[in-house]
Amino acid sequence: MTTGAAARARKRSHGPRHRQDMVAGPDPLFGPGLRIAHEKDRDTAGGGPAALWRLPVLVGMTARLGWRADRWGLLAVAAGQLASAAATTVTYLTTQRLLTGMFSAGPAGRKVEMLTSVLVVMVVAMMVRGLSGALTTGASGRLGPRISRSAHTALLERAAEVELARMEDPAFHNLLLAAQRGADATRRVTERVVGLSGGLMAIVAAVAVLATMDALLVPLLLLTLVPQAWGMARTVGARHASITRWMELTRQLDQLSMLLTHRESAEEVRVHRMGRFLLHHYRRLAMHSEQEQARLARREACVKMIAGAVSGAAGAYAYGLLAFLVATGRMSFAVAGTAAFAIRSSSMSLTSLVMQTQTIHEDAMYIADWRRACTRADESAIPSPGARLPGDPEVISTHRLCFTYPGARRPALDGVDVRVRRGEVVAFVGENGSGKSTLAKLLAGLYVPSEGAVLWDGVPTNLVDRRDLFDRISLVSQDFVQWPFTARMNVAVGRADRPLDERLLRRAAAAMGAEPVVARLDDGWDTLLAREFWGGTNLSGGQWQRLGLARAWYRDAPVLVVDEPTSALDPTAEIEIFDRIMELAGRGRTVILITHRLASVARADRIYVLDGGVVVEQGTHDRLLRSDGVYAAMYRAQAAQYEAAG
Ligand SMILES: Nc1ncnc2c1ncn2[C@@H]1O[C@H](COP(=O)(O)OP(=O)(O)OP(=O)(O)O)[C@@H](O)[C@H]1O
Repeated sequence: MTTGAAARARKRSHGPRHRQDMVAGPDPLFGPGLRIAHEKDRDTAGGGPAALWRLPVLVGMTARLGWRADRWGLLAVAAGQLASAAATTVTYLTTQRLLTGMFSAGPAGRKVEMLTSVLVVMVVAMMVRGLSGALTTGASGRLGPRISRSAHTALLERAAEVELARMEDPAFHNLLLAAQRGADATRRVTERVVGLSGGLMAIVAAVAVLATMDALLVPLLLLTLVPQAWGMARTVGARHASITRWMELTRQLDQLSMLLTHRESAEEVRVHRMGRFLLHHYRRLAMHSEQEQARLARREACVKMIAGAVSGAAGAYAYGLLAFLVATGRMSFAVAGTAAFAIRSSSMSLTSLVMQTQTIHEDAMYIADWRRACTRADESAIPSPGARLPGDPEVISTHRLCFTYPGARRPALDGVDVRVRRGEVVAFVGENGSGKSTLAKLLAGLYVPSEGAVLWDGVPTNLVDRRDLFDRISLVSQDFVQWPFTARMNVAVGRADRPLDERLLRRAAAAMGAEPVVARLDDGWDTLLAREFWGGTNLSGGQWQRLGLARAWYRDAPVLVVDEPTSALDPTAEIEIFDRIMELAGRGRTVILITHRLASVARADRIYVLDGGVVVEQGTHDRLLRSDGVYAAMYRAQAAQYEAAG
């Protein structure tokens, strides 16, 4: 490849030179550099006239959304627009009649009579235009929010059903962010499409009237339209492509501003003097964004200048031609006057139309992202329906289970075989990163195996109806959610699909030691546990953990998966909670327990010891101690700590 060809190829694949510089090398904070999204599809591909042709498709998409959200509202808007266009056409025609009447020969009485009747028609047409404008405004004010709500709901509904593995994909997160903008944009697009179709109909009316007067006048009008449309298509496509490419940067900037402003990070930001450090990086990343904005602005200015100059020249030519036709007697003054009026007013409509189109086009591209995100979410949705489970599981087992996280180079689990029977407490122990939580999530059907199988009574979890499976699971993960709701809701969300059961709620709280926590809250169960909202408060780590456990208890499912359930509890509470968990197994529940507190594991029916994603030992506590392997070494190390302290 020649040097010139190589440079052109580089420019095509990465954009301008300075943009390449921005992404060179690993980023000190975010590692593998500012990843720019290279993914393009026909909806988001760059600018150019092609962008204009996609516009009707994108507007059609919004109209379909409108039809689903509020068909009567959509019909009212369409009726208002049609009435307005008809009134505009009548205004142009009456203008011509008015001018013809004014400059025609004949008795003054007849002229006044004719002009009066024309004026009456004109006033009626203007009134119809005003009324239909009001109808359109009212109807679109109702339609827009409904469309936006239905777009947001459709997206959120799908996002909540996507496979957990998909949620680990940064490209999907970028798309979700763009899609949320798209869902917001549906409202703006609706309002602007209303304005746009009004302007468009005014132009169509002008074209129709000009065509009836002289076919030569139509190309004159189109001459002023083409350059502006070209300019619009170029700038909008480039802007959207840039925003899409830099979405990762936008998310990183959002992340930094969140770290600077959120309560969770506030302590470390102050004690470790992180404020300046984070701000420095915020400025550094924001500068990339500013450079990109400036580049876009320069490009837009150039395009606007060219489009404005060509459009101005076309307008001058049109008016000049009209003057020439009148002067040479080839066109009457009345026709030329009406034509000038139609060109002038439709050119004004056109200018606002171009501006509307520009913003609609930009928004419509986000709506295309919204559609794409919905499609992607559908593609990676947890499959449903699937094989029904025969009932509450008797045996949950794995067969040569392997699992690799998306994008990871090494498997987190590599050929694992475990078995959990109903009424048993089975514990997973091992070093940090040995694969315990991953195994628990696979048993709970949150991930599907890369190889091998997880079987619930012999049915593989990737074939089972996972909603049916989730219904039978109660999960307390290491990073369980501290819902920013009331204390009551924080427990009741364990069974959000059923009406609140106050008695069960109180039993759950008593079982998991949450009662004294709630008793100390100002408003008891009604206390809001979110410091960031008015009237809210916060709990200690251990208090939160008691509520999280109460939530799992309240869920009342046959399989309980608890991952480090007592890490923040005081020693007395810890013993109490483990007793309760053991009791659950006695009542026919299956308990899968992950903990580093080996004293608590001693009572488990079976212990699996994991190391590097492989089960290296298994058996009861006594048997594992006798075999003097990894477990025995870990247990003795913990016991020695207490003995040394004693
Ligand atoms: N969401 C993820 N994406 C990619 N890799 C992950 C993810 N979660 C865990 N891993 C990796 O998988 C391996 C097993 O992690 P896992 O959380 O199962 O370990 P663990 O035994 O539960 O550790 P700990 O005792 O620290 O809780 C680790 O190497 C970890 O880095």
